[in-house]
Amino acid sequence: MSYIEHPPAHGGSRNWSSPALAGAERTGLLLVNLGTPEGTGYWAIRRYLSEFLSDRRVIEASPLWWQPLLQGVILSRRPFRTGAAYREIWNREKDESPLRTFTRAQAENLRALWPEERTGVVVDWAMRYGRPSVAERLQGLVDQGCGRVLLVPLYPQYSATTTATVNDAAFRTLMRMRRQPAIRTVPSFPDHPAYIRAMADRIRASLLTLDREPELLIGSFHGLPRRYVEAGDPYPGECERTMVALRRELGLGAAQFPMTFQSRFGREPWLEPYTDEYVGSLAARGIKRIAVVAPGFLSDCVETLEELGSELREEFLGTGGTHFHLLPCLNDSAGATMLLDSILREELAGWQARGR
Ligand SMILES: C=CC1=C(C)c2cc3[nH]c(cc4nc(cc5[nH]c(cc1n2)c(C)c5CCC(=O)O)C(CCC(=O)O)=C4C)c(C)c3C=C
Ligand SMILES: [Fe+2]
Ligand SMILES: [Fe+2]
Repeated sequence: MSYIEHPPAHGGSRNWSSPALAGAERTGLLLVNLGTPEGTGYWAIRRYLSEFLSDRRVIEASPLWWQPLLQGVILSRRPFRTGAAYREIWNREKDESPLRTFTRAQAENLRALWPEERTGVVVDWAMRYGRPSVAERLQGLVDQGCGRVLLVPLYPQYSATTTATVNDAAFRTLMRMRRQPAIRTVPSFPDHPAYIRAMADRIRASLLTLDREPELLIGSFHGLPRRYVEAGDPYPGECERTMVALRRELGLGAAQFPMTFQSRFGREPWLEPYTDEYVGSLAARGIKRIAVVAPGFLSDCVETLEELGSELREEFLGTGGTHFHLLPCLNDSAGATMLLDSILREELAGWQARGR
């Protein structure tokens, strides 16, 4: 293994007490979300999907058969469909995906609350797939003199396919550093009071804007192959904890606020009930007005805006539904900032308890 040397940030290779080293008192905070293609064209989407679907945390299959299938059949077809979905929701003003816009906004809002000059905390953000990469931004924090880095995977519910792979990317970067920062990984927060409060407030406020009250509110989470859960992934239990806490906060029962799983990919069985099948059966049961919320996503993205906001809406209205509302994720709301602020306070308190 080669240990990469990084010159001090302000030059002078023999200056052992360079600003980069003297500033190692700073603490970095790295918010990490899933990923984003650089554009909506075939090759940009193909590069993104190739990186994403080559992650062995995401696709648990032998690369001996998976890579030929991925690079051959899947990546010659899927980018057309995925590209069309991204085109529908693309942030044209900034020429980027909404996930990137919101993740950056979350970092900027938190930075405004934690100015570096007064707090010594440097806030940044990265994407697990695509750019800015975890490696690039983690190195950036070290170069700015962060001797400690707090890593925040932006997933309220733990899954090896999301949380663990963010941690993997950070630790892989550390493997190439001679002088590593101390690192602290933030655990999932499926029923953290600040998360539940922010989500419940967001849901209540969104419901108040609707012309007619929905008969049913559905909590749709990203799905996962059942095989991963059988192998020990705790994800569905964490989704359940979120739903129990949200129902309690909103005063709703499971029949009024059921949980479903979306975004199935491939042929094997995933967590059920599937959002599309469940919603497709509602109008026949006399339920014509629904609202859908996606509590597992801190930011709106292709999976909420296109899959729920377009595809699912069409399906529901096409089967006899009359009113479909997709409620927004926390995005760049004050609730999102308060949630991240709570997490930051708790984690820093734990870290500093040793008495720096
Ligand atoms: C086996 C495939 C997949 C697993 C497992 C998986 C788990 C998983 N994903 C998220 C969150 C997001 N996924 C997003 C997009 C997306 N996910 C998959 C496949 C798996 N996800 C694909 C192929 C895609 C790309 C879109 C498509 O082609 O349909 C996104 C959106 C990213 C964006 O830029 O908008 C998010 C967010 C979670 C939380 C999760 C496991 C719990
Ligand atoms: Fe996904
Ligand atoms: Fe999807």
